[in-house]
Amino acid sequence: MTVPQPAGRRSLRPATGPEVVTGPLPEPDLPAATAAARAFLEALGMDLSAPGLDRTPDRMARAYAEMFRPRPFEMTTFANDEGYDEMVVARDIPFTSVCEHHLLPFTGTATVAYLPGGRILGLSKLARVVELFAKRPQVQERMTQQIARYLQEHLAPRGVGVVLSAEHTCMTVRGVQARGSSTTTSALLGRVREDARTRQEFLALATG
Ligand SMILES: Nc1nc2c(ncn2[C@@H]2O[C@H](COP(=O)(O)OP(=O)(O)OP(=O)(O)O)[C@@H](O)[C@H]2O)c(=O)[nH]1
Ligand SMILES: [Zn+2]
Repeated sequence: MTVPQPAGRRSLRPATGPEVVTGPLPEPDLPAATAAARAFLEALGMDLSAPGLDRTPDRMARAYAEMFRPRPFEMTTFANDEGYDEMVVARDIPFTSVCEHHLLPFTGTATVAYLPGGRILGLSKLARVVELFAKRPQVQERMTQQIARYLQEHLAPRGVGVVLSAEHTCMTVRGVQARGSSTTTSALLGRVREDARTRQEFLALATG
């Protein structure tokens, strides 16, 4: 079977090397974030001179900064010289994101698959792309679609499938307190969406 080349004949490996991908947020201003965390905790009635709490505003600022900063990476692709045309599936990639409504973490796993076209992706990059979209204020549905669309755009595969399953602490440790509940979302593109057999194969792999 002939494997089609990426659409638009756009080179996926420019002469300057693979693209270095970073997150969307600027460098954090940690002193300002620390002062704001101090004011926030004091407004909630906390005595920050108590043992163990004196450095908490600083830790809190750094902890949130870390949750909003994916590690930079290179989106390395290789020519699909052997014409590999079956699905590539990375299962159970762990991630932690932060819900944009409460800024509380949601944690879970991602299963990411693609049907190669003219290029294949360095395997670790599937997990890197998950982290890229996890480390920002999110809703799970958007994160799922962003991962799928990013791969479609940067790899031009024949199809992409993404399934995320996560526990949202904003609905387990507070609010409705539905402990043990989890949420599953999916995004399917190209042949993984349109071809019934491929779709079934992916969903069986992702949820089985
Ligand atoms: N669709 C979607 N909703 C989310 C996600 N993360 C959190 N939420 C929901 O966002 C909603 C925000 O609802 P609000 O009524 O504005 O906030 P709230 O008063 O704190 O709501 P409760 O959590 O019900 O106490 C809640 O229902 C959350 O469960 C997500 O990834 N996707
Ligand atoms: Zn929330």
